[in-house]
Amino acid sequence: MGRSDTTPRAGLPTSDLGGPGWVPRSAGHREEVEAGVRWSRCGYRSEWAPLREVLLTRPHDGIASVTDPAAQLMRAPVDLGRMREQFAALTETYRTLGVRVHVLDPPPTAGPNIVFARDLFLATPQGVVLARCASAQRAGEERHAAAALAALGVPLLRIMTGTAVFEGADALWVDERTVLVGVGLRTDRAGAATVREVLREQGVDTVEVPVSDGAQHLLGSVVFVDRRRAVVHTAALSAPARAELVRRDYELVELPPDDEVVRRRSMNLVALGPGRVLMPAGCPVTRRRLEDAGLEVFTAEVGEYVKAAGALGCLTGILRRDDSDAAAQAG
Ligand SMILES: NC(=[NH2+])NCCC[C@H](N)C(=O)O
Repeated sequence: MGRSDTTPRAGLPTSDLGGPGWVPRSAGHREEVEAGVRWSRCGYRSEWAPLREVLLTRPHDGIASVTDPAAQLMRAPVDLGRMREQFAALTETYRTLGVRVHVLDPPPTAGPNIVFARDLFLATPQGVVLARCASAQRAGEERHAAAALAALGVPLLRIMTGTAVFEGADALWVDERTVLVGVGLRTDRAGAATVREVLREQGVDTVEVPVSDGAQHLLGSVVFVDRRRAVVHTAALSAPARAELVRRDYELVELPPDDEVVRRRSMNLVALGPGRVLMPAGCPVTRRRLEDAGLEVFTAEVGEYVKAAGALGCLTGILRRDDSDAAAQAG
């Protein structure tokens, strides 16, 4: 038998020392994630390209023991049994709509707001930026998201340090090269700066805009539903944020602050693909407005989440969408 060329030979370094048999890692991080081999594919570069993978939190037992909703940033007591039913139904709805659902299964000691997975990370095409939640009530939720994301094989690109705070619902792609970062109660300048660094490494610009007092996050004031089309909470969109949309020729579907928008969180929706949205059920006025604007509307029951002060957009952690260029070509 002849020797294989990895067999050590006198005078030559062995493979572990870079000799015959050593194989250098040739691909870079981005290619490895995009290939989905060493890491799982993740991220998105638009808020409206076809939705492929999401992370939802299974409501845990601890939610039942919330006695003072306001002390947990909630509006009313949550019925855990019903929230679980809504979670199960939503999981099924996403599946029928072609979206793969991954589940974050936190321990009952995690805060109750961990059901709002959107706030816990931003998924970029090279991995996630973990949130660092701004309130004491939500502090540390991001750790459970980190564990779930790591188990999925998604690279954890950045963890906020120091006193920086950032919540995922404050970062939204406004065009192919730019992410708007809402700065306010949930994300501060330091948090925004960390997001900026990560995205800059990927050749993406960020623009900071203030989040007005009437919104928890930027997502509460604007939801992108197609290339150059967004639904806005007229009373809650800050003037600088509006200016960024106008500057880019956005067509805006304006929602006045009626009962559905303010109390039922009717615009807390998720774009399933260009011009297709999944919105909270039981909001006929908003639904009509969206349909009149030419959007295709699906609904899901999320009343228990609304009591916890969020809805579909907040509870859906966006893990992966198709590339928007590919989506544009297909459409
Ligand atoms: N992205 C969102 N708007 N999430 C809703 C979060 C609701 C939660 N009670 C909180 O105040 O943090």
